[in-house]
Amino acid sequence: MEDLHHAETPATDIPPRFHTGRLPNSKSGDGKPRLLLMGQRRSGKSSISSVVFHKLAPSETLYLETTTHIKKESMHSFMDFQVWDFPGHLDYFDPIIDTENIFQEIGALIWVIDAQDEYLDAIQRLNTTILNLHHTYPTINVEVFVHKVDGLSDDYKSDTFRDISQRVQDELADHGYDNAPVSFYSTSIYDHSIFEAFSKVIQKLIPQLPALENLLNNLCQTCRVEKAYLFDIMSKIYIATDTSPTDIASYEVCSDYIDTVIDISEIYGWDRPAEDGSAELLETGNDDAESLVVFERKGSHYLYLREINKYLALVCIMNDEGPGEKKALLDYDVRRFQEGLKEMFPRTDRDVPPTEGAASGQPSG
Ligand SMILES: Nc1nc2c(ncn2[C@@H]2O[C@H](COP(=O)(O)OP(=O)(O)OP(=O)(O)O)[C@@H](O)[C@H]2O)c(=O)[nH]1
Repeated sequence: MEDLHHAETPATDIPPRFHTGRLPNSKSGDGKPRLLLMGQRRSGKSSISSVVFHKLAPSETLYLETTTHIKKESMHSFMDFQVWDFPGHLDYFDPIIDTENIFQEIGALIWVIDAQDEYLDAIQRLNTTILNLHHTYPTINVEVFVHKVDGLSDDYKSDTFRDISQRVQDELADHGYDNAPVSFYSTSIYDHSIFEAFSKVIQKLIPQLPALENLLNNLCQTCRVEKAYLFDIMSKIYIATDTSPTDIASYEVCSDYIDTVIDISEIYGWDRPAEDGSAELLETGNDDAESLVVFERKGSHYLYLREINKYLALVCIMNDEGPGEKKALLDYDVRRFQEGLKEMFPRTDRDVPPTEGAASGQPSG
């Protein structure tokens, strides 16, 4: 991840070679989907972006200043995308604002609602935005984060969540927009829910997701893996998992494990050189980082982690005896998985067909 905390515009001139697919509403074709963080003042937009993409400790967000202008950041990871943080007071449909420029490359509109505050105004603004946009940009994913739920009791939390989602859908239906493509997530920066919500938002931008899930399902079946997550290492967003039911507890365990790996790799890690020895950014795939951890009782659950490439790591949860015995089979299947993934996400110059990719700045997937 690039740490461009105060960047006005994405300051990288690295072409978006790693993008996974072209956006349906992309006009300029720079191929970097945008995640727009919108919502009322003090709803928590900058905190979310700082915690998820800059590793800011949640308690430090208390000292964040109000955003006064659109803050654009470029993320360079397994796929390139941008995060635009909007000031809460901005009227997006003011004639002086170039709405086309804002919305044309959009991957997802994330609307943050403070669940601890009075939220009727926020809902009204959200609905006005959706209604204004849906004719011109019908493919926009609207993702509503019912945020700061950490301060609410369990009952109140689910009541608030239900009330907000119901009101949004009802008001849109009253304006003749039935079944609007709006998804809702209960989030807080003080637990893993914000990472889980972001995972789901990002997954919708990956056209190869069904194929990825298939690969993970196969892996789970052949190696009797209970749950497998493919993580973006730096952000701890999981870009895919197998299709068995997901529970937040297993995600938390895997995600904490990624933290440990990051800590260790900060001490012992190294930059992968390109095959021609030039730019460090071209990764060549690496299968050196691996780890197997047994936890709780012996023979109960254990975790298996393998670095898939510079950005991605596979973490599996397994539940049977003899992790050591099965390791050879798992290693073999994970290597196959790694090869499958390389074909799906061509990354090096050698992998990208000559007519696509870096030179044109077009997405390669
Ligand atoms: N309890 C709780 N507080 C949060 C959470 N997320 C953000 N906050 C707090 O909410 C306050 C406002 O957060 P900001 O991130 O500055 O809000 P913003 O939406 O960017 O505000 P503007 O820049 O004015 O548009 C800060 O004091 C944060 O610590 C959360 O999940 N739970």
